[in-house]
Order: sequence, then C-alpha cells, then structure tokens
Amino acid sequence: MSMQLTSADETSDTEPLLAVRGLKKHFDQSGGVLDRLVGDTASVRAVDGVDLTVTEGETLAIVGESGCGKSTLGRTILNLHDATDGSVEYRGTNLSELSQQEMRPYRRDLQMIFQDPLASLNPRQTVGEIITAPMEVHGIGDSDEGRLERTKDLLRRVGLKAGHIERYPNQFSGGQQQRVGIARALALEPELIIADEPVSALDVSVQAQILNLLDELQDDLGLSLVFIAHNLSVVRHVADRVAVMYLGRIVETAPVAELYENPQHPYTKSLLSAVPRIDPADRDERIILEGSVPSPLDPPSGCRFHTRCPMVIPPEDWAGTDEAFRAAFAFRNHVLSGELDPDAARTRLEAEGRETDDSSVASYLVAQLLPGDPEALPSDAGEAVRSAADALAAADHERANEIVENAFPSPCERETPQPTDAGDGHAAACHRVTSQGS
Ligand SMILES: Nc1ncnc2c1ncn2[C@@H]1O[C@H](COP(=O)(O)OP(=O)(O)OP(=O)(O)O)[C@@H](O)[C@H]1O
Repeated sequence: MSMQLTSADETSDTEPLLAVRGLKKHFDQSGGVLDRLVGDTASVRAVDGVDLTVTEGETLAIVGESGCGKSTLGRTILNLHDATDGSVEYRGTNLSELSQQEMRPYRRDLQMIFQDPLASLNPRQTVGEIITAPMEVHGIGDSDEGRLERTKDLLRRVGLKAGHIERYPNQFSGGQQQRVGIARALALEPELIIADEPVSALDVSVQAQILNLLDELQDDLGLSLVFIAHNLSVVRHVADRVAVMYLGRIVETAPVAELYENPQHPYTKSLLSAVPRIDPADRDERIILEGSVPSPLDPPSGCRFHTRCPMVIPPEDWAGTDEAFRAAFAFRNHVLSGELDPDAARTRLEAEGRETDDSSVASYLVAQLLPGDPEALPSDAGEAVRSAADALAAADHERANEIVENAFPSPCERETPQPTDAGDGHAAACHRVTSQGS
C-alpha cells in the first residue's frame, strides 16, 4: 500500500515555524596560523546579521544579486554551514547549536532543492535509488516495496511517470531533473523546503511549470517554502512575502503585493525596475545601479548600499541640490574605489592626440567620473572635485581620498539604518524610511 503525502501537522500560528535572529556566517580567509598571529584575519562576511521568520504554510522569497549571500543564508539556516553568530529556531529548538548528529532528526523536516538539478543528483543511481535512499536513512516505510510504491506516487505527484523509476538522471531534461530533485525533497515529508534558485538553470518555458508545481505542492501539503531567487520577476506568483537581501543583510521585507506596489528601499526599487511589465503604464524607468556589489571582505560602512544608492542623502549643510550631491558622491565613490589609473588616462589622451600634462589629465578625470555638469555643484564642492582630480593626476591617491571624504560626507555612510516599520507588515532598513508604526 502506498503511503500518504500528508500535510504538516497544524500547530499554533502565533509562533513562527522558523525564526532566524542575528544570523551571521563569515568565512575565514586568513592564510594560516602566521596570518592569525599578526592579526591578519580577513573574513568574507557572507551573511552578516539576518533576522527572518517563516510561518507555517508560508512562502518567503529571498531575493538579491549574485554574491549577496542568499545561498550561504539558506545553508546556514539548515546548519549545513556552522553559524558564526546568531540563532535559527525551528519549532523552538536552536538548530545552530546542534551537532551534525543532533541535527539528524531535523534533516527530515528541513529539505533543500538546488539550482543545478543534475549536479545535485548522483549520476550512478537510478531515480528509484535516489528517492528511496533518504527514506531508508530516516526509517520511512516498512519495506523496500512500500518505499518503491511511495517513490512511484511521488514521481506522479511531481508530474513524472512511475515507469521513470529505472532511469538515470542524465536521461531526463533539465525540468524533469528538477522534478526528481523535488520528489527527493518531498520523500521525507518535510515541513520546510529551502529552494535555492530552483528555476534559474532552466529554460524560461520550463520555469513556469516548475514554479506552478512548487506552488501547487505547497498548497496541497501545507509546506513552508523559502524560495531563493536573484531577481524579483520569478517570485511574484509564488511568494507570500519577500525579503530583499543586499551584501549579507536583509534591507526590506514585505508581503509580496505590497512590495511590488510600494517598495521603500532604493535597492528594491532598482530590482523592481528591472522586472518586465506587460502594461506600459506599469513600467517604471529602469534604474541602473553604478558598479557591482562591493566585496563582502570589506563591506561599506553605515548603509551598505550607500556606494551605489541613487538616493544617497546629502549632509545637512549641503548648499546644492540633492541631484548635485549625488553626482559629487558618485565622483567620490569612483575615487575611493582605488581603481583609477592616471597613467591609463594619460595614454588615452595621447592616443586621442590631446595634451597629457597633469592639468589635462585632471580635467579628463572630472569629465569621465563626475556625472552631469560640474557647474551644477556649489562652488566649494566644484573646487573639491577639481583638487581631488589634481591629486589623482599627480598619483597622490591618499590625498584624493582625503579630499573627497571630507568634502562629500553622507549620513548614509556613517550610520547603519535599522529596519523601520513602514506599515502593513512592511519594514525597510533605509535612512529615508520613516516609521509608520504606532
Ligand atoms: N565556502 C566559502 N568560502 C569563502 N567564501 C564563500 C564561500 N561560500 C560563499 N562565499 C562567498 O560569500 C559570498 C556570498 O556567496 P553566496 O553564494 O551565498 O551568494 P549568493 O547570493 O547565493 O550568490 P549566487 O546567486 O551567485 O549563488 C560571496 O562573496 C562568495 O564568494
């Protein structure tokens, strides 16, 4: 007789199923004992203080650019990485304190689905073996026959055929492989599945089928789902709530419709502006962010997004417009990035048959690095830009850094914004967001 794919037990809905508090995962990058002795203890701050909750039956999407720490967060929640700090409470038990041995009973409840289905399936095992193996480990089913029957049920449940049980992973298409991965995760009747970019490696036409399958399974089985994605377009129809992640931290959380209609964080706004909309009236102007995500080895101070933020806040005594400040701040960030090479600028000028003295190089750097018109800056700011460019042309990077840091400070780089209640279950960590709570 086949077993039932039962839904998770009903429990009180006041307590979240999963509560992540202050979770950190840092990867030590110091070379060895000597590095540590001399205090050279660089670490990648992949997850750096995350708070999240997942309630029963809920789908929480975690969205952010590549490298912002989503996979590390998923793996640390499941105790596949040792947490550096913080806690992960699952039904009141702090998983991050458990040894791998103590984790075993929880492994059954907490499953993961991976981005690359083929890489996550053993190529030498049949689908039947892949799906029955975890059942054996966790003592599900009384006999091999029972487990095989259950495997056939699962295959049908995920849209495959019972006859597929004898096949090997490479005999399936990408979408079918992901269905096998989902069946394997379901084999243990989990309560929560962390799906790490489960459709990113699939053709667009197949993505919708897998998303629909996950949605359907979640409804039918009462599963909780943490759905990791690198853009907002795939999560709209599967998520109940969305947490937007930037450089190891959650910057905004909201119910999905609220997030799409009323984004608060400039980072979320930029991600949303990249989502294709059918109705032209819904289309926002595309916000292209400067540069790429900074290194988690040395994340920016204050608000980590300040180096790329199109809404960065001027200091109180700024005499110009906000737009002029943002141009000056973008110039500042180029200078501080340390990536500018005055010799390369000189070579370029030479190739164009122009003057190559320091003053010409400085003018060239201003033209390249300051967005908009230098005349729009207040006069002292314009002078600071020019002095910094002169210092750069003379290869005095230290002086250039000092000038731009003093001339263009922002509260965003000094103070770390805390999550602020924006009403309707919505919170954002941005200095521009003011509390709507009581
Ligand atoms: N085992 C590791 N050792 C050192 N650094 C790591 C390790 N795993 C991840 N990282 C670093 O941690 C940061 C976050 O990586 P992570 O894979 O969690 O990001 P992500 O948002 O999931 O990105 P992607 O979508 O590309 O997978 C990256 O800078 C990555 O290089």
